[in-house]
Amino acid sequence: MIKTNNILQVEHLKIYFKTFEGISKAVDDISFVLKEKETLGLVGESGCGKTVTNLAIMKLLNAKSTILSGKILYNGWNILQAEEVNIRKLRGKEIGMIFQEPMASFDPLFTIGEQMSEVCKTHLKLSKQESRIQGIEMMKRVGIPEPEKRYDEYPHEMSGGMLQRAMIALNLLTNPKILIADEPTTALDVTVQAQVLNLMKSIQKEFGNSIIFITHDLGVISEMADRVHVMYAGKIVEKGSTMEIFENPKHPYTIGLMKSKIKKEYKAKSLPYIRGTVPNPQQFPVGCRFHPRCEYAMEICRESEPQETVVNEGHLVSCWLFGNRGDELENNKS
Ligand SMILES: Nc1ncnc2c1ncn2[C@@H]1O[C@H](COP(=O)(O)OP(=O)(O)OP(=O)(O)O)[C@@H](O)[C@H]1O
Repeated sequence: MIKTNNILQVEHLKIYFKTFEGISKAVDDISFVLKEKETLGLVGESGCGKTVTNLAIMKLLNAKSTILSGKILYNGWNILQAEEVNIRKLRGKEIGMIFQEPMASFDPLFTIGEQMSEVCKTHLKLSKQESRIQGIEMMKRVGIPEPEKRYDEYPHEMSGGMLQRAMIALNLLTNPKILIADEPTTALDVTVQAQVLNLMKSIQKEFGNSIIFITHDLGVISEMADRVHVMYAGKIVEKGSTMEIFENPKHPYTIGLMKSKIKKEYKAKSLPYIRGTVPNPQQFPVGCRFHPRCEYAMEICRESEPQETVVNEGHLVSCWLFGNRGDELENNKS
């Protein structure tokens, strides 16, 4: 097996928000690594903490209303402790971010070219003319037709798909080691979605960056990710290679997500959704946070939090069933 290095290490990360209703434990002690040149998929229902995890990596959370603890190590350097001046060098240059809404990611008052030029000036110290050459070249590489003309257009003059390509081009100008893609295709129509996903795959091959890919869409995850982490209520409940997670899911929540995906593909009338909803982060249930929705919940699940258990190499699950009632679950999976 080829040994790969970790490019990012998240250790015991907690993200708590101070709200009028009390402390909201959006992310509550998660640890994971991002390896060189891999795509790591973060998947889970809305509100489980995927986006705020990545905002913490970029140090984009409001310091006044957020309580952060743990470590986010990049090149051995803890991002959470870093000075703003160093973080500015990291954002955009070392770590890029592609959001769901490309229109919201660009400033509507400046042309695409002006925004690319700003990145080139800040991070690469290029002149306006050099930036133009680089920008147009990058737009060409991500498949934007007539890049010379597009370079001088405003964001509203481009379609959603083209704008997302432009956002990818803008991010690639500095060749960041890490790209964070937060639901990058959710706002696009299905054909354009597939084109953008293919583009991201080919870019990763060419540029060799690591990608954290956030989505609630398991179909997209199975296409894009090398490894998958399943999040539920501020915790990572299952980790594994994409193949392991899809072929051998263990956590009842992961299995529920899988069942919903399959039924959706077969256009069933009703989705076998997981009963109930994600709990409020101000009042997580005691014990396993999934227990009120879990058909296998036992006494212990209501009392204490399960720890990570190794299923096999690289596959970990946080569920009391393992080493206990796992076989019963196995039989009911199909
Ligand atoms: N600034 C904030 N103040 C208080 N609570 C917040 C804040 N930002 C996010 N949250 C809460 O943190 C939790 C996690 O949110 P997050 O956006 O990370 O979820 P997500 O898994 O990315 O879902 P989605 O797919 O809907 O974006 C949610 O309960 C959300 O309401």
